[in-house]
Amino acid sequence: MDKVFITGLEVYCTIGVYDWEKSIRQKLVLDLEMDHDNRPAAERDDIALALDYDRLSRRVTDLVSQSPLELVETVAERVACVILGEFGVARVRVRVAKPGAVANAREVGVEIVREA
Ligand SMILES: Nc1nc2c(c(=O)[nH]1)N=C([C@H](O)[C@@H](O)CO)CN2
Repeated sequence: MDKVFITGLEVYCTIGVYDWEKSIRQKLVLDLEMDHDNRPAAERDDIALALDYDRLSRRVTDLVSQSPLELVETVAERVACVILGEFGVARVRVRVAKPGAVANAREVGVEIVREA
């Protein structure tokens, strides 16, 4: 299956389980990979037939930046739910990384795969 992907999408949000995290904004980095048949868009050279990674990036950024949450797991599930539900995607991989959250680790986080 063809893919459309977005890597390194940086979103600032209120995220974390500790009290000190609830009054600040921290960076999450999202990698997204969606199943999509890219042939119709390529054949007609038509954005209307493509899975628009710009529109999708803006929707995900709005979603994540607006709701304070505790767990990166919740972020991943909500992002997957929106991509499946609003963009007609059958299968999505969502990776959410929280850089610098653990001393001596570059990134920590979760990755999920969800299907419609
Ligand atoms: N599986 C998870 N473990 C932890 C999370 C999380 O979201 N998922 N979050 C934290 C804290 O918020 C941490 O990131 C603060 O540095 C700890 N463990």
